[in-house]
Amino acid sequence: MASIIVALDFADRLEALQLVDQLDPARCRLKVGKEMFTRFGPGFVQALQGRGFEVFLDLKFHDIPNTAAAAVASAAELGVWMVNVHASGGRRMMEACVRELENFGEDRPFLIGVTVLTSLTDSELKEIGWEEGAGATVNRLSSLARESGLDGVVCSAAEAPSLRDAMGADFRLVTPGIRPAFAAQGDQQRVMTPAKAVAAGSDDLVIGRPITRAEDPMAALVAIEQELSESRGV
Ligand SMILES: O=C(O)c1cc(=O)[nH]c(=O)n1[C@@H]1O[C@H](COP(=O)(O)O)[C@@H](O)[C@H]1O
Repeated sequence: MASIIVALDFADRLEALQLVDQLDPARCRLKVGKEMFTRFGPGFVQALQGRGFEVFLDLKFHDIPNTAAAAVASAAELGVWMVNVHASGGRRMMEACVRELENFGEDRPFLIGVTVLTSLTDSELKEIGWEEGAGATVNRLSSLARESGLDGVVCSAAEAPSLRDAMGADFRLVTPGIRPAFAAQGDQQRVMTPAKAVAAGSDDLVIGRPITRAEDPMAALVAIEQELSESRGV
């Protein structure tokens, strides 16, 4: 069964922890991104780990190889479950990160590459000089990430079927931009429902506001789990 990663994007630490305390660490993982890490630092990650949650540290590192590798090592020292870098940082940057993580043996976090952000449309990609459009760019960056030794990529679920075919079963596909029927699309562009995302080949569903802003977050999580079980015919 695909795992659910709840994206914590809160300006207030207490509000985030009140939400977290309604969730069950046996049923989801948590993602800490730039906003919360910048405000509250490693201590916040440790507070989540102390509550039994595995943490995806989503800082999307993108820098020269030496700096990116040192940042990834710092994440590994923090004991996170998963960390990510922009695949567009290039082969040498990704290889340097993979080498650095080898020092952590079996305990190393999963290293995932960000391909094309799910908020970007093809016309916006053209503006930044990525003329091929989302699908082809995601395929190209995913191949580069796999060749560089990464464990998988972040992509939209729309791109998952062709990636699953091209990259094989072992390559992890982490998909944000998930919108259950009951939730608003917000600023996301390339969205899909949880069941369709799993059918498309997604391993990990990153879901933020549809759970964190729900009146009853645990009920929203259960509704999503139910949708997933029903779609598997369980
Ligand atoms: O790396 C990510 O997690 C990520 C990549 C991407 O392409 N799109 C994307 O939305 N995300 C993250 O996934 C989460 C989605 O949150 P919601 O839109 O609230 O479900 C946010 O924390 C984003 O930072």
